[in-house]
Amino acid sequence: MSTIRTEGLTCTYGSGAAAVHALRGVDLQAAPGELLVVRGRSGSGKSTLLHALGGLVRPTSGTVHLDGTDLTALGEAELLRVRREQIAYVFQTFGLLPVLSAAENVEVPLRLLELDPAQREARVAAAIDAVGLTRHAAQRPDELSGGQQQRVAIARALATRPQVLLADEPTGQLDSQNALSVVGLLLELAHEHGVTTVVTTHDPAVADRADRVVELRSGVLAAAARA
Ligand SMILES: Nc1ncnc2c1ncn2[C@@H]1O[C@H](COP(=O)(O)OP(=O)(O)OP(=O)(O)O)[C@@H](O)[C@H]1O
Repeated sequence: MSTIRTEGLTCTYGSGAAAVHALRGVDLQAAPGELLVVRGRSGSGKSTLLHALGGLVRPTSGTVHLDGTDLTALGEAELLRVRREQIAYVFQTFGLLPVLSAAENVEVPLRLLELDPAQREARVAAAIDAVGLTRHAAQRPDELSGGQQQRVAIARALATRPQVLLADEPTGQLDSQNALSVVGLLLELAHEHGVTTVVTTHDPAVADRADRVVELRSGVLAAAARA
């Protein structure tokens, strides 16, 4: 159960006249078991924020704390360990390996953790079950619908038992019914497993399902878009 918190998070790409100020002094906190939605137009800085939260982008200034650890102060090796063990991602494009079955895809990140084969198998089965795909475990991504593929990606993220789940436009490629179903699943999993979940979207219907919504405008965090 972890809290993720940013203070004065600033990310600038490039320098001089070509500088792009993607994030400008963002103060944000997400609590254990909470699904926080970050809304914003294209280019408002949502992906940059998610990448900074996950330690994929080093901010220009400001801090990102995962509980007591400042990710921005860690060396590369230590940051990689935190990312592997505590943070998981879900992407708009699912990111599944086409030649592997759903279950094999879920197993991939577990190979980087120190687990024996029986533990890995149990975790894969539990994660596939949690997203309601047990009957489809042996199918490859191209044999599954878009909504099912995103469920596999969510199972893959969950199987590592992360403290924090970061989902970048996870419903961007889905029709509205599948989008609501996937965000409903993320909400249920956040509440049930106490995972701190941050989701970016520009879809108001997805944002409506969240525990809390904040909005980015040109890299600045605006007041909550709704209560
Ligand atoms: N690697 C990069 N180098 C230079 N500029 C970048 C880079 N990544 C993002 N930007 C710029 O930073 C700003 C914020 O981009 P970001 O991708 O974070 O926004 P976004 O809200 O996620 O957009 P979208 O919804 O289109 O994905 C944009 O102006 C973008 O062009």
